Amino acid sequence: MSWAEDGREVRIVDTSLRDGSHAMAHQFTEDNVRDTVRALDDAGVSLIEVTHGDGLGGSTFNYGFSLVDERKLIATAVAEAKQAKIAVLLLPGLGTVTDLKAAADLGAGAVRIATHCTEADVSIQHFTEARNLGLETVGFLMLSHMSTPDALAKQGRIMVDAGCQCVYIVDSAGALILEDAAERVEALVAEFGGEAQVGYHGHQNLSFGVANSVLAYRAGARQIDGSLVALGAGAGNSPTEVLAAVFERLGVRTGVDKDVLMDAAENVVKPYITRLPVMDRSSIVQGFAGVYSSFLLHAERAAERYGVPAHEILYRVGENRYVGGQEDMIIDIALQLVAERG
Ligand SMILES: C[C@H](O)CC(=O)C(=O)O
Ligand SMILES: [Mn+2]
Repeated sequence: MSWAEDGREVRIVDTSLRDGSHAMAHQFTEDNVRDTVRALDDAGVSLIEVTHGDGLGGSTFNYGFSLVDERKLIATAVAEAKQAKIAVLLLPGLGTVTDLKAAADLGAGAVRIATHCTEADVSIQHFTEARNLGLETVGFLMLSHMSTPDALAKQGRIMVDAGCQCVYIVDSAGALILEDAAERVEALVAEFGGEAQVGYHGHQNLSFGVANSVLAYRAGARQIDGSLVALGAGAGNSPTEVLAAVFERLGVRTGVDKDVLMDAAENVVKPYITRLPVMDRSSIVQGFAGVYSSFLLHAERAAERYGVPAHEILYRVGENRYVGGQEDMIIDIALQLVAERG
């Protein structure tokens, strides 16, 4: 039975083991993955994402090396899940079709293909291959705050025509506030009609992850991302356990058990988190200035190495409108700040 046929009005998708990889500096162990998947699966979560934070092939010098090969982590997740499907993330150019085939061979059942919000055309080949492999397909329009609702709808159309079954508005910077999120979702829903679903992925940098998710649902989104204990880049994602509680209070059926999720957050995930996601100065600046959340740790490292404040680096990243893949420019900015200070 597909998730949409089992009475759920909205599907809560958990990305603790993928977006959370950023916050964990990609140091997940097999035990972390096994324990988290077991808890999410028991809670009724039907789609669990497991990959390096930057997707398949992300374990590199530029993005940060994984402690454990992600293929091993994907296999561990697949072996542990009884009812949930395991999803992988793929950024075309970083992850390849070969990586995708390997993930499918390991038992992954879905792929979420992510592009910058104006570059959906680079995902066409990957959606075609994913459908050939029989995978469920999802598209991510990253840094959606950088584009208008109409332009996003056109980019989403490219993904749907390529075989994508659900396109997400991805608030990578945690910069969208209320109607910013709702209007973007509405534009995609109007564009797709019944052809494809719309999803919403929030970050908590300005504390709007959950509120935006509710508005996204009301605007027609049917898949909503969360992470246990908000474990994710920047100030983290919308906490899965809070999403479950809020939707239950609103009388929206999610098919997940909020109490099992709260237990998982408290007793499974929190104990292994090395750096709790928090709305501190740097992550608030990310939301305010529209900076890719996964730049946070890169900026903190550059700040320490070059002796300049991380939030100043991040303000400058926002001014320059850098996007995912431009992590190296963080060092450039740190050096500029050093030079300016004489
Ligand atoms: C690769 C990014 O971390 C994808 C994502 O979760 C986002 O843009 O937000
Ligand atoms: Mn994210």
